[in-house]
Amino acid sequence: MNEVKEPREFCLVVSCPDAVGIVAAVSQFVAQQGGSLTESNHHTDVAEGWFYMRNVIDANTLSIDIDEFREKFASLAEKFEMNWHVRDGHKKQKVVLLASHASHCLADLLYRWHSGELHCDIPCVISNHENLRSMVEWHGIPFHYVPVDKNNKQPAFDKMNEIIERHNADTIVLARYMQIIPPNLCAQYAGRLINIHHSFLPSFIGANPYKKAFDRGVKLIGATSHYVTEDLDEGPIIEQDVIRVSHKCNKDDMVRLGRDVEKSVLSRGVRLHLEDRVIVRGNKTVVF
Ligand SMILES: Nc1nc2c(c(=O)[nH]1)N[C@@H](CN(C=O)c1ccc(C(=O)N[C@@H](CCC(=O)O)C(=O)O)cc1)CN2
Repeated sequence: MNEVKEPREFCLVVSCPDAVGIVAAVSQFVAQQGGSLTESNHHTDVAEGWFYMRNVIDANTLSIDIDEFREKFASLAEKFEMNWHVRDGHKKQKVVLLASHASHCLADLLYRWHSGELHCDIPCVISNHENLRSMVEWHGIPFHYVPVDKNNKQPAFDKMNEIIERHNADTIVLARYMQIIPPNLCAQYAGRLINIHHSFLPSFIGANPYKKAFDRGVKLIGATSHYVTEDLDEGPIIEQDVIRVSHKCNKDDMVRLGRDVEKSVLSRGVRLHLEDRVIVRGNKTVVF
């Protein structure tokens, strides 16, 4: 009797100069390895002459493992000058969470992880405040308190980097972490640092966006998840959403209403990233 195999998927992500025949060549390569494509998306930015593709392959139909896949695909990738990677969807990414004082985004991510909704491992949480320790440790996750001396910040970020490296983190999520990440860490973790900004960017960059929104008299407030770069709150956008407000809302009402949008936008952004649905080029993204 045929053994029942655990479902497993490989996700192949490609970005390269546009050319005729890329879709056919990649599809033929997968077929030649016996592979079945279960999801296939591509986009051509005609103005930029740039091609983006995301293919999900039923790994159980392939005649090769992921290392052999990478080895065999490399020559095709070179021919089309591809930026590419292939990831085993079964392998959980290690996601380190950074938090400060606000709990809502961290609590939401911990709930989604604990319930199994978020397919990842959380090796630890790092915070510059102690107040969230009990919530984190209730989930059985190590909590590292790393205070930041505003007059000498680098030692704290060196310590954070040591913790992140020690846990071999794939992704780092700023769950309302309220410190500006120094340029060296932005470069080291480019494309792997995700932040939630509590405004509908590009409006209200920086600190206190809800006060700025209230003072401006906006009718919509929002949140934006984006990759962290040296340019504050100007990194490639992953996900956004808004909620309506009115003249009846004071600043605290906006903060309260904004929390739900922040939680939703951050968790959706993290999920898109974990599923390799986000391809970055320059300061923009294609999200499949
Ligand atoms: N290099 C980057 N670091 C951070 C980014 C980013 O895009 N690039 N996003 C911010 C998030 N953020 C708003 O969402 C934000 C957080 C903190 C500040 C700020 O001015 N912080 C002060 C300290 C405040 C305090 O001690 O409470 C500071 O760092 O001096 C602005 C914007 C996260 N980091």
